[in-house]
Amino acid sequence: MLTINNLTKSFGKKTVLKGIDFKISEGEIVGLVGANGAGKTTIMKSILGLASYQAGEITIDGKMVSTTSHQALEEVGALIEYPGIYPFLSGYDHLKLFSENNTKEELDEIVADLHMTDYINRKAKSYSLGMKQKLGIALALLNRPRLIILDEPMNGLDPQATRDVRELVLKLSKKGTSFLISSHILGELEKIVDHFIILNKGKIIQAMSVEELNAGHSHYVMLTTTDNEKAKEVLTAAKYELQVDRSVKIKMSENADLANIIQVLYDNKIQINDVRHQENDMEESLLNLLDQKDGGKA
Ligand SMILES: Nc1ncnc2c1ncn2[C@@H]1O[C@H](COP(=O)(O)OP(=O)(O)OP(=O)(O)O)[C@@H](O)[C@H]1O
Repeated sequence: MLTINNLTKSFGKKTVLKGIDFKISEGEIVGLVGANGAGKTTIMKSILGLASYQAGEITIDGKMVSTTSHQALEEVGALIEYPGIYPFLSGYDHLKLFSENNTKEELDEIVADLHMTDYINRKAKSYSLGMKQKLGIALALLNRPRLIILDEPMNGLDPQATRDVRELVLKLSKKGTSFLISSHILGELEKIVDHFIILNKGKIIQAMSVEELNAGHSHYVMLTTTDNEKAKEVLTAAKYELQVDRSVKIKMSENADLANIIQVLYDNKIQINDVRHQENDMEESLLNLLDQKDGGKA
């Protein structure tokens, strides 16, 4: 569907995209994740022919896209930065204005899926930030696009609206629509994307599936004992990896099993009062990854 090869872009002397390569196939949901300024919006604008680039190639279904070549974009929907909204038109007027080939039923389905029915006929000047954002997403879905590009779509959305957007994305992807969705919050995309592209300072530092990212998770056991300080000493002496914590927090690995830990404590006459397990989350995995790739300066 979409192929990006060696995309390179500079603003003056500053190179903000450094040889970006990735592909999105039909029905695939790809998450573009990176800190502020990593280059997410610039990639999306380049795909949409809104930003020029110095080197590389972007093709949609084999057709080139650039600031002067737009034909391939006929089947692409997008929400980039803030949605362009006319205050004196209703939400529904916007949908009718930008729709070229949707039936009334299709428009009503988008409105219902995004739970916009209550206010879709009100003038947009009365909309909250989240309502405008949802209208922007609805506009990106018009004309049955085969690829939809959403830049930080969850910005300003409450938990229910975030869920509505997620469900809608999944529903459309099952019908074959491809998605490129950016976020600076990994967890926001975790529930829907097939692949993550992790961007740092204009470079892809990792491209992987959700399962691969999950595999980088760590598992900790947290013990409360009759003497935590002594427990920390004896476990450190026994070569367990401890984290700084009020409780005795042990990083579990292949050679750290709970039975051995209990034995070490028992031999030292320390009793366990409480045991808890903790997984680190995806955000932490990502930060670990950035640390490894960038010497901690990400
Ligand atoms: N018009 C511009 N002129 C000069 N530099 C720009 C311009 N637009 C973006 N940049 C720079 O390009 C880099 C990438 O910006 P971009 O907006 O793509 O990042 P982003 O990952 O989308 O960040 P955010 O999460 O903050 O939106 C940043 O260093 C930014 O300062």
